[in-house]
Amino acid sequence: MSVLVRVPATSANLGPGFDSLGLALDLHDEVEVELAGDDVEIEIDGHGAGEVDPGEGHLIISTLRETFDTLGVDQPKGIRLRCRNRIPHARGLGSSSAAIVAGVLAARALADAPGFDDARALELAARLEGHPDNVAPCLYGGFTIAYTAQGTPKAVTLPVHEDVRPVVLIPDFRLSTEAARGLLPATVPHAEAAANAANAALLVHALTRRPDLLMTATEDYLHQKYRAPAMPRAADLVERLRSAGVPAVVSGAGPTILAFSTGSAQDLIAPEVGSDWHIQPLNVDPVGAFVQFPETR
Ligand SMILES: Nc1ncnc2c1ncn2[C@@H]1O[C@H](COP(=O)(O)OP(=O)(O)OP(=O)(O)O)[C@@H](O)[C@H]1O
Ligand SMILES: N[C@@H](CCO)C(=O)O
Repeated sequence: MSVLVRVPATSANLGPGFDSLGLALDLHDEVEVELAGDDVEIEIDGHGAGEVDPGEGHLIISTLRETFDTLGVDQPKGIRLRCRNRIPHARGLGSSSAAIVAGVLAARALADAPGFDDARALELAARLEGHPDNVAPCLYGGFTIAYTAQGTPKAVTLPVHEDVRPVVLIPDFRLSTEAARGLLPATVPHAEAAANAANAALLVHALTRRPDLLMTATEDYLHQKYRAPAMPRAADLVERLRSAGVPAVVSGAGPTILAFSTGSAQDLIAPEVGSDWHIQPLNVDPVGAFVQFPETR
């Protein structure tokens, strides 16, 4: 019995939307999960090959097991994973959320548990990831606002204006989300929190209706400056792009940069970016994760 799950990369925060706003991007991992044999067997094509845990400690395997437990079904003995990984790891493009969403959705499909709906899948994936802003767009696609109601992670999706064209600038160096979160202060000045709240609200309007407001709307006060010492080249490039008129932010916990190439901004990006950054224009993925059984392929 097997299932194929396709999961998108995501860019979280988008500037002032720390731990809340996120965008699904047209760059995908594909994971085939088969319940067979007596052992865990993992084949990886692409990112993470030769690096990630090859057994029970693999993030998709641990997520599958956690989800089977949550669903109250017996643990399978043997699991075969075939991963086609196109999302780079530890770069701020939501690779860990993609792996977690793939594991949760594959386990739900294999256990035939339709009562475990997307809201519950989001809740479990957000708990496993530790924050909801990548798992929400990964699961639902598009532009999402993740929030917490009575302790439960939830999300809404909004349509993105057609002139919003994301471009990611991926460096050759990495930064783990855990390390980047360790740099955040326990408190921030009230005036900066207020300015951040205004920009996060404005950003929702800018992404859905008024892309011309993206420069102001992407200004963040909660995380980027505190993390800059861990990624000085990314921080410097964000500043240069913004000075050149390109709305640019750190993608997720970095060090990838997300730029919005609205209007003429596309032409302004390349001259600011050195050859050690990979420039990749990406469409917004409006669909999010999806699951196929072999007979429907
Ligand atoms: N497809 C995968 N298979 C197995 N492990 C993975 C996979 N994707 C990510 N991981 C694990 O997650 C780590 C990266 O997670 P991390 O949260 O640091 O960064 P990210 O998710 O790529 O970026 P961000 O959270 O900032 O968007 C990898 O080093 C690896 O251990
Ligand atoms: N909101 C998270 C996103 C990580 O992808 C952070 O910035 O730590």
